[in-house]
Amino acid sequence: MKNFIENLPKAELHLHIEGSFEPELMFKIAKRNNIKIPYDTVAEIEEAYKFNCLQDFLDIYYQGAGVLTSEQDFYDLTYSYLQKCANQNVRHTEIMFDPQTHTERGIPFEVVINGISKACKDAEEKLNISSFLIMSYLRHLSEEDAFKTLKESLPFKSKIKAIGLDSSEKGNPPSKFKNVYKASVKEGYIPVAHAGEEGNADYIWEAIDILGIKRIDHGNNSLQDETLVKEIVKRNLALTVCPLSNTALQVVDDLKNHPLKKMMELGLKVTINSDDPAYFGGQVNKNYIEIQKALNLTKSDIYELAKNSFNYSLLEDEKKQQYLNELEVYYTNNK
Ligand code: HPA
Ligand SMILES: [Zn+2]
Repeated sequence: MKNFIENLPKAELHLHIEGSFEPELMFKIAKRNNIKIPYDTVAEIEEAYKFNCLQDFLDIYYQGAGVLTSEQDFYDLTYSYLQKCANQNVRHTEIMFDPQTHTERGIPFEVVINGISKACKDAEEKLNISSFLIMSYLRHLSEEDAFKTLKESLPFKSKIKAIGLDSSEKGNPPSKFKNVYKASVKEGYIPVAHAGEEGNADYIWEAIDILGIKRIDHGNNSLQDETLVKEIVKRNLALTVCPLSNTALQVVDDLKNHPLKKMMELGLKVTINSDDPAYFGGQVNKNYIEIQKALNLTKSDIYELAKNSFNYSLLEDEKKQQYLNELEVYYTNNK
C-alpha cells in the first residue's frame, strides 16, 4: 500500500508555502540574511513545534517566515517544496502564499510574488509539475488591509489564480471579508477560504453563502450540521482535508478518530493535503499513508481521493483530463 501511495499521481490543493519551510533551509537563509532565530538545532525546533491549537502554531509560523527577505529566498523556499512534489509524484499543486506576512515587515509584494512564481515556472519546465498560486488574506487583519493587498496584486494578476483566507479563525468570520472577496472575484480571482477548522459550522455557511467560495479549506466542522453537509454535497464543493495538521493542532485527538471516512460516506468530496508540512510532521504522501493506516482505507478509497484532487483542482478541463487519464492507467495497473 505504501508503495501504491508513493507512486500514485496526485494533486495537492492545500499547502502554505511558508509552512513548507524546513528547518535546514530556515537555518541556511537566516544565516545568509544575518537574522537570528531562537533555535540552534533541528532538535530545538522539533521541541518548539508542539502545538495546543492553531494560534500556538501561527505564532511560530510567522516567526519562521520572518527570515525571508529576498526574491532568492522565496525562490529557494518554493523550489525546495516543488522538488518534494516531484519526489512524491505530485503532478499539480495549488500553493497558498500570505503576502501580508511579508509586506507588513517591509518586504515588497513583488519580491514575494516574483520569487515564488519564478520557482513555479522553473519547476514546470524542469520537473514537469504544474502549479497555481492562491493569494491568501490574513483574517486577523482588517478588511481594509486585505483591500490594500488586492490592489498590490493587480499588476501581477496573470500569476495568481485564486484568493484564500487563512490565519486565526475564531473571532474572524468570513463575513468580515465580504467586500474584498466581491472585489477580488470581479478582478477574476477564484475564491476559496479556510472554514470550519476551529470555527464552527456557521463559518462554513458564511464562506459558501457570503464569500461564494468554490472549495472549502479544512471544513471539518461541517459535520456539526446535517443541513450544511447536504448543501455542500448539492453544490459540489470539495473539502481540502489535512489529516496530520488536524492532529498537530488538536482539531482531531487521534487519526483513528479522524472524520475523513465519514465525510466520504456522506458524499462529501474530500482531498488529502499537507497544509504546513514542515510544521506538522509530514508531506502529502505521509498524510495519505498515515490516514490509510488509521482508517483502514482501501486502494479504491485512495484512488477516489487522488481522483478528487484532480477533479476539484482549478485546472482547465483538458489538463485535468490528462492527469485523470494518467491516474486511471496507474490504478488499473496497480490495484
Ligand atoms: O492551517 C492553517 N489554518 C489557518 N491558517 C493557516 N496558515 C497557515 N496554515 C494555516
Ligand atoms: Zn491551511
